[in-house]
Amino acid sequence: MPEQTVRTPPEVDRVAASRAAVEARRKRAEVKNNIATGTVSALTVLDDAFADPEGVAGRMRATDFLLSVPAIGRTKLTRILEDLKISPSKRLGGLGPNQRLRIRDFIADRESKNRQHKRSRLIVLAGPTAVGKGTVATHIRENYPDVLLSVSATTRSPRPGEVEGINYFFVNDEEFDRLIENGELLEHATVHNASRYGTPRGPIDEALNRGDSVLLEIDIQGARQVREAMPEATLVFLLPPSWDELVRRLVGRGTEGAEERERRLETARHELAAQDEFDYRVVNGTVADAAQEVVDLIQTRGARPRRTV
Ligand SMILES: Nc1ncnc2c1ncn2[C@@H]1O[C@H](COP(=O)(O)OP(=O)(O)OP(=O)(O)O)[C@@H](O)[C@H]1O
Ligand SMILES: Nc1nc2c(ncn2[C@@H]2O[C@H](COP(=O)(O)O)[C@@H](O)[C@H]2O)c(=O)[nH]1
Repeated sequence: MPEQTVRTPPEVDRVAASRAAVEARRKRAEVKNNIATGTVSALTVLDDAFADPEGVAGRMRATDFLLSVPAIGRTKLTRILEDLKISPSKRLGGLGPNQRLRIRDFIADRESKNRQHKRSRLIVLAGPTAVGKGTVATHIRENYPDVLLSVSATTRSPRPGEVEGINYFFVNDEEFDRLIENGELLEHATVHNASRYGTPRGPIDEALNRGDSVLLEIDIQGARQVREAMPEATLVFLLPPSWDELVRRLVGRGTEGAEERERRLETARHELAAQDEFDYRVVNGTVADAAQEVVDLIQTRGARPRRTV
């Protein structure tokens, strides 16, 4: 009996292909989610991609892969892809030998740093004046209720709208001296050659003992002291997209006169030179992205953005 040839109508082929594409996308989304939640190591995904370029990981775009790695947002992505000399549209399985080496080294380095800081629930956010530390910290306080924002003591006067106990504890010089003498401050410094600022130790110890995560928004001198006192802390340096944008933000805030602005910008030049002392650098392009990157660096048990309606 002659063999019967079954012809598949083109329409059936198209449906099957489209189902296969949907399934492949679902699997890639699952892998991305697993990387983002730490269920699978990004390094393992890379190795899978290189071993099977046509498999689920191999078909994943380098852009999607990198964006699923915690603390890599769109702003950072552009710089990383440039450094790795990888075009955004490239799939992992299609990377050349040198690109594979570079992306693998990059991911291995990040994962090793993460392991070193695995147990850290204390994160220090520092950076030059007007880069947006306060704005990013406020966004975290309002949107990530799992993260406790430390409230500093300061000898400077409240600005309009600032609230005692929310923005700062406003104290006079004598009270500040007393806090230091009683060992109540984890760190303290005179900032911009003007007022004194310090981090109350008690609430931080209590939060860490409870297993909660704490964010300190302080200057660089303070960050260095915290590193000495608590080496397990994660230090994050917030960067402006450019120097001109930093100046624009400082002027736009309108809270300092010309002389004070000059003084702060002079300090900012020195502070920017200290960025390599930090564990991570985050560019404050948009507030929400920068805040998300910072939160991703905190080893929270379940920090999730507050749901908005
Ligand atoms: N991502 C952003 N894009 C545009 N403007 C921003 C961004 N982040 C903050 N700003 C603005 O920049 C100005 C400075 O921000 P902020 O006061 O938070 O800086 P800061 O780093 O806390 O400064 P300082 O160290 O002097 O207290 C504010 O006017 C704020 O609204
Ligand atoms: N070392 C510390 N620095 C602190 C603390 N709290 C705030 N700061 C830093 O001070 C400047 C100026 O703040 P502003 O509110 O007067 O504009 C800013 O860089 C803050 O990060 C602290 O407890 N310790």
